[in-house]
Amino acid sequence: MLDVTTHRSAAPEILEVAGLSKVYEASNGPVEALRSVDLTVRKGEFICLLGASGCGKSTLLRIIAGFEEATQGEVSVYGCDVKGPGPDRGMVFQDYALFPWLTVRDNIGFGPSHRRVAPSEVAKLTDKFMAMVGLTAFADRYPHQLSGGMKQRVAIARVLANDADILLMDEPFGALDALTRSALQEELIEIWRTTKLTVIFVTHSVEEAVLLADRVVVMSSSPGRIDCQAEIDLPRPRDVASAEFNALRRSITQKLTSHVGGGRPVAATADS
Ligand SMILES: Nc1ncnc2c1ncn2[C@@H]1O[C@H](COP(=O)(O)OP(=O)(O)OP(=O)(O)O)[C@@H](O)[C@H]1O
Repeated sequence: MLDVTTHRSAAPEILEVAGLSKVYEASNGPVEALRSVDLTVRKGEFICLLGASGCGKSTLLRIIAGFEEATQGEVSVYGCDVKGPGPDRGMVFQDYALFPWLTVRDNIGFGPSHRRVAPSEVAKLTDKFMAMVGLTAFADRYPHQLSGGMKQRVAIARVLANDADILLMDEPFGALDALTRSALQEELIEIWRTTKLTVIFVTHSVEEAVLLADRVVVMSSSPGRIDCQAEIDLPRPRDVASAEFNALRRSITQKLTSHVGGGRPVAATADS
């Protein structure tokens, strides 16, 4: 089940990470956040990056997003080297990163307006994605008037309205309560099925990874590397109580705990 190197899907590979290393120059010396990371992602795949705190998940995601430069190696999307942020990649952060002075409608429409899309088209796109995330009734509210789950729905709709092909999500549900998180996980899968987006989703939670992913990429720390990958071929919607789900959860948890600090417990969780 683990250490899978072949993919069942025949979808084209649209994102390639090759020989990626990242060293941060910190005040107390260099920090090797990533070493020799190789990863290929197919169109429409849902990938979860899973690993203990500090293993470089966010660094890898930020380099893919173009927010951070690699020390060595390359990221390419549709064969073009990533040299900075681009409209083909949209990022959703744990802390939402909405514009507090804009309403729900204007936050979602910000990207297309900025790209000088015609106002009537911006309105159409905004309406479509507000409806997709269930926020039509809240169009004129400001971020401070929304719950955490609603803010994260706005953040997702904002990326969708930008017409990104690749949705990069950095622990997007980490700050939410269990019920809201579960609702948003279901909504995200529905959005992913509808839009056929490619998703790279960072999480600490083995359960969340097995629930969402087509493929779980397990990272190890110090330096951050890809330790192994697991194809998750469970049918959707997935039943977290099923024997198959739990077998996968156990084997991935064992993998996580076996290599970090010689078996010491890690800050990645087997449940959400
Ligand atoms: N700007 C920075 N300067 C120096 N070191 C950094 C910087 N950003 C990250 N690091 C270090 O790089 C390593 C990887 O960090 P990163 O945030 O990518 O890990 P992570 O797996 O996403 O962690 P978490 O799950 O806790 O968010 C850590 O040791 C971290 O302290």
